[in-house]
Order: sequence, then structure tokens, then C-alpha cells
Amino acid sequence: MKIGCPKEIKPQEYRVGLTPNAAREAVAHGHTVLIETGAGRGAGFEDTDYTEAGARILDTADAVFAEADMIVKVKEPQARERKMLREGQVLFTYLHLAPDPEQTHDLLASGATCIAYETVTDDRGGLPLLAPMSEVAGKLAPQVGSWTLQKANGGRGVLMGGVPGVGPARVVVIGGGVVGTQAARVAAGMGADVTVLDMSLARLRYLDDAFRSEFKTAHASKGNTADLVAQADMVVGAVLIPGAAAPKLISRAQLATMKPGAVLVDVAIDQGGCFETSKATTHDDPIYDVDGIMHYCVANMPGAVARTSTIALGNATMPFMLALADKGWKQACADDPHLLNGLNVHAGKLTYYAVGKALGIDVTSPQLVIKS
Ligand SMILES: NC(=O)C1=CN([C@@H]2O[C@H](COP(=O)(O)OP(=O)(O)OC[C@H]3O[C@@H](n4cnc5c(N)ncnc54)[C@H](O)[C@@H]3O)[C@@H](O)[C@H]2O)C=CC1
Ligand SMILES: CC(=O)C(=O)O
Ligand SMILES: [Mg+2]
Repeated sequence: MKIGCPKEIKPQEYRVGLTPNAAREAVAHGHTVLIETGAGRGAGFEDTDYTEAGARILDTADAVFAEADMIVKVKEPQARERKMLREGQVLFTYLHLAPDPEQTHDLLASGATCIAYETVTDDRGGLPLLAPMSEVAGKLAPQVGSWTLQKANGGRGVLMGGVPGVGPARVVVIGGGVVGTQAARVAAGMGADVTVLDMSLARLRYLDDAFRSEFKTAHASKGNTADLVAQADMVVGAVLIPGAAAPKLISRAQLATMKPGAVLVDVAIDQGGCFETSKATTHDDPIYDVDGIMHYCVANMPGAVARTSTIALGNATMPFMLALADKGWKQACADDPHLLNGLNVHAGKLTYYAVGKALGIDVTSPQLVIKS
């Protein structure tokens, strides 16, 4: 199979879909690997690293899309990339379709087969291709949130760890999954007073067992959430219902109950955001103010630490990329129900129920699609 990897074109996105190590493995499996020139540079990989791994360098994204049977990327395809997709081609990348009707319609129109990293599952109920980027974004959240809390950035002017005689910042994390756990650990490590809210009692039990000395837990009832948010200096939004649009957990009216200059970091923004006032921002212009509350809503946070993120993502995607290339997408998905859960679009049909529900589009069962 010909596997193509274009340079990412989303603003300030420096990750790349294939590392030289992944390219080397694919070549060892008998595949041809096509890399757009400069695709890896932002993550510290030169064209020569790829040619030494046995890949071929092409001059343009158009050439990569035209020749490749499968495109491996990081971010959801941008409008220009969507025009280059074609029937029969496989796209393997993050998609986040539920909050993105335009992208969904373009992918359906392309006729391509689109497998979303974020809905591939594993045996333990996890999301193995989302987890590494959630670990990164979770660790970044208190870092960017503490920067936003600084006075010059519109924040409250509160230091995360406080100083002797002055208490620490209060940080509330809503959603105690991968992002939430990492965010809570880093915020606690910075000396903040941290509480993690989750709907799942099983998850709260686990967090309490593992991290009781570092942070507190609370059930994410509306009342608890409202009380804690009103006292918070920083709130991190980290909830997920896989593949679905994020539930809105803080309304605009609630902002008036918060401390002026408090900070909302909405990591769940890639699924539409979990605060009513969230709208996606970029690394170029990451923060904005609504009613005196500072919002940070960058939808590709891990792009800021592109080298760490690229290597972590590549470690996770490699076995799935190789299965898709070795067996073809249909057989690979038939053999692995977890990979089949990643199938969101095939030949003009939507195949993921939570996306169909969010966008009001009919869904065809992925099991039916692989039998056809
Ligand atoms: N902005 C960015 O750059 C990035 C965003 N993300 C996003 O971060 C979000 C969280 O991802 P993960 O931590 O990997 O998900 P996860 O599945 O590990 O954790 C989500 C948690 O939210 C909880 N939850 C669901 N509904 C809730 C509610 N109404 N109230 C309280 N808790 C609730 C679940 O019980 C679960 O523990 C996702 O939307 C993901 O796509 C991930 C990486 C990068
Ligand atoms: C998960 C995701 O959307 C990202 O890493 O950018
Ligand atoms: Mg994202």
C-alpha cells in the first residue's frame, strides 16, 4: 500500500502523522511511504530522517494526496485537504465530527473511508489513540491556565502555589478521565488546591485511592459543580462522551457567580466545549474574555509541544496504521472491533452513532458496511 503523510496546515500545528520510526516499520512491511517535504520539521524530523527510513519525499500535499492509498495525519482535514480526498482513499487521523457539520458533509461528499483516532477503543474501555494527546493536553492545562491567571493576560493575578502566608489558587477540574487526572496532578504539583469532579463514582473511587494525598474528589452534581466553580480561580473542562458533542456544564449566567479574572481552560473544546461561552481558539490568539472571565480554548493544545506529542501519538497509532496497511481497512476493521469503532465515514455514509445524533444525519451500522 502507498501511505501518504502531508504537512499539517492548521495554524501553529507542528505535529506530524508519521514519525521516521513509523515510516521505517511500514517500509519493512513492504509498503511505500510518501512524505511531504518539511512535514516533520516542526517536530524535529528532517526529510533525510525519512529518506534514511526508506520513505520517498514529495514536493506538495497535492502530490501526496494524489498518489497515496491511505493518508495518515494528526488534525482533522482542513477545507483545502478535504478537496483532495477521493473515493476509495483511507483517511486515518483525528476528526472530531460531532461539533463540525461542515467537515462531516465534506468527508461524506469525498467518498473516502475516514477512521477517527478519537473513537478507536481498547479492551479496558479506554481510547488508546486519544489517550496520549489527552495526557499531553492535561499536563499543559494548568501550565496555560496559570499563564492566563497572570494579571497582564487578564487573569486574577493569583499564583498557583501561593507563598508562605498566602493560600494557593483553587483549581477545579470537571471530568476525571485522562485529561482531568493529568491536569489535577500537575496543578497539585504546582501547589494549587485541586478538586476533581466526575459523574462516575467508579472513577472517583479510583482517583481517591490513587491520588488522595494530591487532590480531592467530588461528585459532579449540578449543585457541587456550581459551588466549586464559584470559588475557583481556574476551572479545567475535561469531560468526554466518546464521539459526541460535549455537554455544556457552565452556563453564561454562571460566569456572574465566579471571581472576576478567574480562568476557564476548556480542553474539551475539540468536541465543541463544555462551557456555554467556549469557542475554539488557536495558539496564535489563545485567550479571550467573556464577562470578566478569561477563556483558553485551543483545540490542538498538544501541537505546542510537537516533538513530545508526535512521538507519543506515533507510538500509539503505529500498530493500527500497520494493520490498515497490511490487511486493507475492511479486513483490519473486521478483525478488530476496536479499530472498527474508529470508522466514522465510508463511501458517503456516516457510520458513527454519536455523530449522527449530534448532527441529525442518518447512520449506517459499521458492521453492515464491512460486510458489504
Ligand atoms: N484541546 C485539545 O487539544 C485536546 C482535547 N482533548 C479532549 O479532552 C476531552 C477529555 O478527554 P479524555 O480525558 O481523554 O476523556 P476520558 O474519557 O478519559 O475522560 C472523560 C471523563 O469525563 C467524565 N464525564 C463525562 N460526562 C461528564 C459530566 N457531565 N460531568 C462530569 N464528568 C463527566 C467521564 O466519566 C470521564 O471520566 C475530550 O473532549 C478530548 O477530545 C484531548 C486532547 C487534546
Ligand atoms: C486530540 C486532539 O484533537 C489533538 O491532539 O489535537
Ligand atoms: Mg483537538
